[in-house]
Amino acid sequence: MPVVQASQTQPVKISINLFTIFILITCNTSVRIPDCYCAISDTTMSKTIRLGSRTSKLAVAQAEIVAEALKGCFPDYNFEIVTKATLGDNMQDKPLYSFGGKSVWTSELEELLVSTGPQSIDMIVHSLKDVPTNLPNEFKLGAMLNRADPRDVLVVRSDLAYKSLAELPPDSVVGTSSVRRMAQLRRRYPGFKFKVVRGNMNTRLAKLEDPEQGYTCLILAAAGLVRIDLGDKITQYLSSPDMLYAVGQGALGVEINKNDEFTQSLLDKIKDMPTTLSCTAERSLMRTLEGGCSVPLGVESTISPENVLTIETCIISVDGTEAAISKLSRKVQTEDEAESMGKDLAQQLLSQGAGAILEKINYDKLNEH
Ligand SMILES: NCc1[nH]cc(CCC(=O)O)c1CC(=O)O
Repeated sequence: MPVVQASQTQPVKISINLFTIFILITCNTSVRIPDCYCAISDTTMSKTIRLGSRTSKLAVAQAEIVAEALKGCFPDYNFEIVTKATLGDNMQDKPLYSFGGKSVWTSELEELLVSTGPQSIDMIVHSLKDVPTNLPNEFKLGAMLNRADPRDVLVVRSDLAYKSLAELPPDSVVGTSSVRRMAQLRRRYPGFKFKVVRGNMNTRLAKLEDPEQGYTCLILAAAGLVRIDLGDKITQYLSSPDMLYAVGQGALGVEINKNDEFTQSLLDKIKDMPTTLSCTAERSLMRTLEGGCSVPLGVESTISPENVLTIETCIISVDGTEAAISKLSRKVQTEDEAESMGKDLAQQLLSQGAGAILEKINYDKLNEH
């Protein structure tokens, strides 16, 4: 589907056939629509809602998921995707931790959210993982939805036959820029070497395949690969105890102006409750531990049909030698209860020694710059 760049103003409309709308109405929690139902229609005079997105293929795919879900619930409105690059997209040669936890994926799009000009947008679709736990005061998360497989995956260079982390030679070169991923791998595979790799998914995969770069494998998010139809690159799905994923990984987060009740009322129809409860608890856990600095926190969450939420969490020292690990299971019915569960789990993790590990990480960060 064509997409409008923030500097242009050609509208893109999504129309969805009646069969799809029927499916959406009959299964009121499911909002996934195959791409083939998405088409461009001629202009109409009805109200247009504008969704902001970063420019990458993954970001646009995610914005389309939200636009199509909204179109399914509100067929009389037009939905248009507006793209804009962010600092994180433009500064691809630096590892992300060198930005000091700033909102590298959100600020430029937030400017469009407050703008009243022709470029203005009504909402921003993010990978929830990239949304800071504390948003600027004038914005809020209007919805969390569509958590796909949240796990990290191993992608081995295609000319190598290794099928799992355990099969990799001890001195393999792992491409990742994530402290969370590095620390967890060092703990269980102390011989691995690490090399920073930045850029969008396609760029990273191209670097992996270039022998000059010397990577054996990458660690990436399953959801990102699957959403851009590169799921066939996955060598192994990772899980506890090898690798816990990032807070919010695999889910979408939609940011809006705090006072925008109209857009909120649209999003209330498509938000996903199990995703909202799990990710609210995960984000509350992270917010409690952060104190202004980003933390390399791993989580693994499941939520039962009866809303029993179980979260395992870990924080590992950067060298992989120290670990604080904790797990909590509790029935949660509301977002407030999920918030409290996250706070309680943070206290539990601190009592397992997370405080000392975090202090060391923050001390090292200060001395790096
Ligand atoms: N940090 C970048 C980023 N932000 C969201 C995703 C993938 C999609 C997701 O995790 O929801 C990725 C790539 C990755 O971590 O491999």
